[in-house]
Amino acid sequence: MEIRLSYKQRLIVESKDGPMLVLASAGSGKTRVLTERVRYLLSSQPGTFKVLALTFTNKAADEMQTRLKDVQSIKDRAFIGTIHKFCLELIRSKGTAIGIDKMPHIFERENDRREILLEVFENNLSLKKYVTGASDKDRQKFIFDVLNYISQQKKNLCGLVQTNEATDEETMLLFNEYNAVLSSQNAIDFDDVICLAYKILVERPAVADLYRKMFRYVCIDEAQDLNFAQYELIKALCGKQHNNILMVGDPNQAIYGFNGSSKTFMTENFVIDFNAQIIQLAENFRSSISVLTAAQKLIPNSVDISDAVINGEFSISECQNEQSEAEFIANKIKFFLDSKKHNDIEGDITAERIAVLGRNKYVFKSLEKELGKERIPFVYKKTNDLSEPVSDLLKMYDLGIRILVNSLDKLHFIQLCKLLELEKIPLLDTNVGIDKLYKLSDFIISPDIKNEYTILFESWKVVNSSINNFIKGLELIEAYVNTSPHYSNDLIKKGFVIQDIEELKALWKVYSLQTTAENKTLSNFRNQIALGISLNNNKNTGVTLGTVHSVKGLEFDIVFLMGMNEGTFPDYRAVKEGGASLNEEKNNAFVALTRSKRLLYVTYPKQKFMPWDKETPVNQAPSRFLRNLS
Ligand SMILES: Nc1ncnc2c1ncn2[C@@H]1O[C@H](COP(=O)(O)OP(=O)(O)OP(=O)(O)O)[C@@H](O)[C@H]1O
Repeated sequence: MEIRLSYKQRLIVESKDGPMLVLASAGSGKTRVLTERVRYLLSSQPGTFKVLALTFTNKAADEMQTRLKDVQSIKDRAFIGTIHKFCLELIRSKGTAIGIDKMPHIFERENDRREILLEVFENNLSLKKYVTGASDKDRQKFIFDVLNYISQQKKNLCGLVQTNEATDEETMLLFNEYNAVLSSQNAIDFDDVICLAYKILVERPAVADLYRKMFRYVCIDEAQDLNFAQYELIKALCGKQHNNILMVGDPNQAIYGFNGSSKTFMTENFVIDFNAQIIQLAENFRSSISVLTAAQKLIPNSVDISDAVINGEFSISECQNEQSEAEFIANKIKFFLDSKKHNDIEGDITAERIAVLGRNKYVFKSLEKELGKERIPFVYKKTNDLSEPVSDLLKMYDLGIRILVNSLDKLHFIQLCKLLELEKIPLLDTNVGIDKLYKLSDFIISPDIKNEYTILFESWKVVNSSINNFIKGLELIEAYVNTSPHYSNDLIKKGFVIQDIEELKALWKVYSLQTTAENKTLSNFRNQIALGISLNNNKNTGVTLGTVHSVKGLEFDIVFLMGMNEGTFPDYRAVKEGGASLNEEKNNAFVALTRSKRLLYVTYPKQKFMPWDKETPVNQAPSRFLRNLS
């Protein structure tokens, strides 16, 4: 359907050069405005300049790319992607400027970071005392806290910008050693991606200058979720000369405080540092009067109801316990799917037009069973697009790929040896990935594992000979699994392997479409997987079940928000902390409510059974936010 931009939207889309902040409420067309701005810039102005459009998620970037695919040479003239993806690209093409001769590999998994840190404690006498003697639980908690600390330091660009914070010697040692272990394996973690790109831009003004000239316009979506490092990166990119920056965001949808994000980078720093003009976008194009009234009650002055015309529905229902809450929702969904019609909804109601949201994934437990009983299809919306194989065979394959592209990767080499059930980690006299993988085969004892390894090695070999053989390599494994009696006797196991292969093929397809032939490398592909590639395969598969964070930016005709109890929503940690954390919970609830286009149903159980006692129900207080809503 062709949508005409409103007067105000058009004003932004067609605005002249200069810095601009669009403060826009939920459903006011932020994403649409940003997309149309890119289209307008590229089609109305001559020249070879490019547009940099930064989004917060891969999904948002995909959506934007899809909407702009009719724009001529869009791929050459616009970079549309997440900030991390942009930074990775910058490191890849200009890393040599700061001495990065070999593209580092991202260790994206929490578990990998934990192992790196354990190695630091193990090999460092002055630090070892912190993990020896502690109970397993305390050690886990300690490691978790240290990893969070390291991540936080990187988000504050520790070592790259001056701070007043005094750090004691041992903490500094820990931080440096953790980075040293990563570096010895030619690896970086997720936070380093921003840090390294920032380093290039501030230490090599010529590179920054080149990028400023290349990207004449910078557009940033969901700017309320920027953190310090990301904002500083944008500042470093733009310098003093470049001020064609458009930031679009909604302060009431700031929900990534745990990630160091703060709306003030958008509402205050950007406005002061760049002297940005502020434009408000309030008209709501998404939701019914009932939905907007609820959102307005939760956060006054957050949305504009004046132009809404469709009534819609909003209700709060108290249920006896989680089971009756699940039954209530499943029955209502069944009713909608059977009747297919509602006066306020155009066309037939299908499962894909319905979502059930919760603060965390545990609230859906009873509902899953009820939906199953009613044969209502549903799909979980994932928070991120990180892909991780489920089957051991593809886990081994992925580890081999990591070694192939980065022979210094000791961490994943050890993990591969463990999966191969080797008693000792062999010392191999080669530093070439494919040779390492070849020689490893000699150490495998189990004949079954050796068999599988032979196939995996064949696959690595074909991929190693040419990146264009990637699918061919996977087909070798597929053929083996389809003919091996071992797998035909264990169909569940076979199913996992086939699913993993399908997923890898799909990832490859998306990567191939998004990447030019000269940039296509196995190493780059692996790094893109680490940053998350959106597969868009959750479409048309049923009712969406999702946490609030996973549905940001999405919309559904009918939304259920379940589990609205104190301690669940708002989350118990935020209740304890109060202040900004509690305020962010309110933003979370606001995001949840405003996902609904027409009908909105909020539910909560009066009682719950705790996981450790299924006999005695415990009374639950309704969420404090419901007091605003009723
Ligand atoms: N000018 C317009 N006329 C009609 N519909 C519009 C217009 N602009 C946007 N819309 C529609 O309004 C809905 C919300 O738009 P969009 O998703 O861009 O808003 P948003 O501000 O990014 O929302 P949120 O921040 O809540 O995710 C979409 O269905 C979009 O197609």
